[in-house]
Amino acid sequence: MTRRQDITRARRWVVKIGSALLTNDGKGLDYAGIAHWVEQMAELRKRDIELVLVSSGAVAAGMTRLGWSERPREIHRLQAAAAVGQMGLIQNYEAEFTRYGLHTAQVLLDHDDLSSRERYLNARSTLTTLLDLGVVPVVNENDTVVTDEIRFGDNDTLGALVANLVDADLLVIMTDQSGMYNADPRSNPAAELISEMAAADTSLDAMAGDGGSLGRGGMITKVRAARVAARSGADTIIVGGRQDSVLTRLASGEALGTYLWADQQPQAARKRWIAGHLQTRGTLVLDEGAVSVLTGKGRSLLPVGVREVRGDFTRGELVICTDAEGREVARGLSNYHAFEARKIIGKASYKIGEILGYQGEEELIHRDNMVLTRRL
Ligand SMILES: Nc1ncnc2c1ncn2[C@@H]1O[C@H](COP(=O)(O)OP(=O)(O)O)[C@@H](O)[C@H]1O
Ligand SMILES: N[C@@H](CCC(=O)OP(=O)(O)O)C(=O)O
Repeated sequence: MTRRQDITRARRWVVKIGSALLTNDGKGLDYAGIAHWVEQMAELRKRDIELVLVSSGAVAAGMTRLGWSERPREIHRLQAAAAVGQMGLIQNYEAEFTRYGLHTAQVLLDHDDLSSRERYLNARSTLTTLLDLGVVPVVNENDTVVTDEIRFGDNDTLGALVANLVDADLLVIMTDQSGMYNADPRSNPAAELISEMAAADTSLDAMAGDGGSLGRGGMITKVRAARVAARSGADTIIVGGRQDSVLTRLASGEALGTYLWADQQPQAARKRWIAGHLQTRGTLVLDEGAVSVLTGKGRSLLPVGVREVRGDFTRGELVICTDAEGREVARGLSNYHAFEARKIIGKASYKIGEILGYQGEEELIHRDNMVLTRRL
């Protein structure tokens, strides 16, 4: 079995549609293209594949709405165009998905959202809840507050960070070329399509070039994105979005585009990522029952099993869990600030709403965000 066949088992995809493709190489939004991609995504939903869409195109759509024929050079005008265009972009996706009875949700993120622990958990719970509800989130960079993406034309990194965030199995980067070639096919007609490689393979860098002119991320951002996606175990496919039924054909196992595989399983990779955070901010002292269900059954940590909270931490920060003798049992990302945790420990989870005035997660640390450091 080749590794590519893993794709047919991928249940959670992040699909990134790049500017070059979406705007027909800078000539306004490609509405027919959007209709066709949405039709395919609706088909994937029917096959029970969960989808997060990361779509560029806000600047292009805004330029059309504002009647600008030339892409402005000033960043603030690009930001303004993105703010105007995001409305049109999202309106279009919503109208198309509605034809198939699917709801969409607009999610605007920036990199800081994903590097701050608290925002990370918030973004993660919003997105995973949307997925549980069967909604297709449509993500773009929040161009009003950050300018990296419109400066460098790179929503690829955002796609990869979203793949990390939702523990996606697969990141599909749709672009204007059929995939990644061993040289830029625009300037090298003899360039050959790469079928598959490990995302970590460093020989990819030279083939991807340096990204070229301002406003075009090019292939190097896609290769880097594949490596970021691989950190949480997601494989990446770089593929030409203009090929007929490209997404559904990929889902059926057809070998299209360039497949860049991750070399670790999603769950293991995520846990390694958590374990790799050196700074711990506090300690939760567990009772015997909690120690035994965590270590023996791999359960989440509920407030009821915690006897004491030490230190000062915020939601999303890494805390150590110990037994009553102070021996470390596990570590993980806390769903609550320390001052909140102090109020809810020893209490049943259904009381959290009454105690804190809002109903947060029922776990103090979810098992997905926890690494066991001692097993029974
Ligand atoms: N090795 C390569 N294989 C394919 N395309 C390449 C390669 N190196 C550079 N490119 C360029 O990357 C472009 C796609 O990147 P970009 O314009 O940033 O797309 P998007 O907007 O979809 O992210 C292609 O049109 C191509 O000219
Ligand atoms: N966020 C911006 C631009 C991002 C962008 O162009 O990225 P990419 O699709 O990787 O070339 C937009 O929606 O127009």
